[in-house]
Amino acid sequence: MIETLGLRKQFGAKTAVDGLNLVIPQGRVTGLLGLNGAGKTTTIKILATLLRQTSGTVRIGGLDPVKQPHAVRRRINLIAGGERMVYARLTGRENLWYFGQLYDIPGKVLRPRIEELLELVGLTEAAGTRVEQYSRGMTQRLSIARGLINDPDYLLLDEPTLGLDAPIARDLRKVVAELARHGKGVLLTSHYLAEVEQLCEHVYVIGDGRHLAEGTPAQLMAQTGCHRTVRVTVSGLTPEVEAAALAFDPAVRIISQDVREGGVVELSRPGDVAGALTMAIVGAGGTLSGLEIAEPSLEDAILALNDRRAVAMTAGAGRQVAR
Ligand SMILES: Nc1ncnc2c1ncn2[C@@H]1O[C@H](COP(=O)(O)OP(=O)(O)OP(=O)(O)O)[C@@H](O)[C@H]1O
Repeated sequence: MIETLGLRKQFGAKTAVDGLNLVIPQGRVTGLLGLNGAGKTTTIKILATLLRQTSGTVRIGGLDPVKQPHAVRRRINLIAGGERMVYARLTGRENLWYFGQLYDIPGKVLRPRIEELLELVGLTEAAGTRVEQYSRGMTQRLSIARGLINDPDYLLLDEPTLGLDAPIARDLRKVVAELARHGKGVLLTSHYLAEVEQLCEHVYVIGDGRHLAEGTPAQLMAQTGCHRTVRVTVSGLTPEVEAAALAFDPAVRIISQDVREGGVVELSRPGDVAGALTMAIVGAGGTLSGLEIAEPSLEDAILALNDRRAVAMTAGAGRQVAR
């Protein structure tokens, strides 16, 4: 696993990262979220050995990036969505060969690995085409393959789907989920919070370089009072069905009840209650004619966490003045 303890990074008077304790295990996608300037990229750069921390410790599979940077670089890789990290004049396959050479991977290991990676990111057919002729999505997929060329245990993804069209981003997310299933440890930062919610089992939220909260996306939304609203339309909402819905959760609201059009049963709760609520309704003899789920926004949760921090700081400052 990757582990940081009391990680701090100072740029002159500016503290970009301020005492972060992170754990990024293999086999899952861990999210790192925060508003602009929160310290995400700085943290990732430290883990990637591109920056040295001011204080605190980092261990990557037990290795110290400051003392053993070469060994660490063999076990990690970084993909930053905003940067072009492949060569336009080379073909996809040539790019992967070039980056493989940088890692001193022997040809007989590298050749089949390149073909596997091209297959994984769906570029086998375009492997012999120069990257300048690739679409943005293809280039990004090639960047993912490049990030895997050294078969890293950990992949650091900084905004990997930045600027990509929705279907391409969706394909990339599938690749990322697949990588975690195959045992890679992935650290992901993204402004697309639906992506984080979909991929990350554990999320750290930071603000001004400091830890604000952590947990599953659902736990974070619950902590900040964000709810998911489930609206089930039931044709012929009988008193039995209504009673079953209310017995399922007293917070259930019966919005409308019309014998012909049916009734709407609504429940706002943190977490996913849609399946259990519909089962309770069907179990009582109700027939579903519609299901709508209004997702809470992880963005709201992050903003709320930042607001709380701002309020706490103001209160702290107030106390200091009062003393
Ligand atoms: N090389 C540097 N010199 C001075 N300050 C820096 C440097 N790099 C980052 N910072 C500052 O450190 C803070 C954290 O920056 P960082 O890029 O890590 O944030 P971020 O969370 O990745 O933001 P974004 O979402 O905008 O990419 C910011 O205030 C930034 O201005």
